[in-house]
Amino acid sequence: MPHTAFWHSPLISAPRFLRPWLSERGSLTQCLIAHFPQFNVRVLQQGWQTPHLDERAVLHLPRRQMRVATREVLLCSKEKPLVFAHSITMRSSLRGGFHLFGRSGSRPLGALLFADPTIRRSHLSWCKLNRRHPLWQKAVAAAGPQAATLWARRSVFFSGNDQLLVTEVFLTDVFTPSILTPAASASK
Ligand SMILES: C=C(O[C@@H]1C=C(C(=O)O)C=C[C@H]1O)C(=O)O
Repeated sequence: MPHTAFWHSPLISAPRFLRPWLSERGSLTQCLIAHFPQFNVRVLQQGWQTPHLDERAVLHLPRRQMRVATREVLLCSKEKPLVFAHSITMRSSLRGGFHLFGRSGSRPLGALLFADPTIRRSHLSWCKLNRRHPLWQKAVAAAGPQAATLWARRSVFFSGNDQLLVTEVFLTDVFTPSILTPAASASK
């Protein structure tokens, strides 16, 4: 039975030290750069995948839409993975508002998204992923063993009628109480 997740967890249920990171509406990339040395993006996959069960409704994917453009990366400090990010969009968006999605390379997607004032962002949703969720499994496969549950957030970026769903999984042993909260930043 494919696993879905409950993306309506209240922020208050997340660990206190993680809440500012989960709720930051500015660029997560910029927050990571401000708090960790030698930030870099390790591209894991840029291609086509079948959307997860709990993604189909968010992008209103038609039942026949079996593949979406997908980008999966690790946001790292030096060699240390910080965040596993998974972004998907429909094929039609690649010819429209997210035509640069497939050409971001090792540049953080946020550099493109937050540079365009016409791109808007939805509210943030949060979820405590457990080991059955495909994103937990991908994060562990890419970044090594993690806690049995990982906190993730997701939101939709809008460019005209095109939508890009961005999900970020925070890797546990990096975000500890000793890490300062993200600097205040302009909201989208
Ligand atoms: C949306 C942003 O871009 C970040 C970079 C990503 C990438 O390079 O694929 C994906 C998600 C984000 O963590 C951001 O910086 O907030």
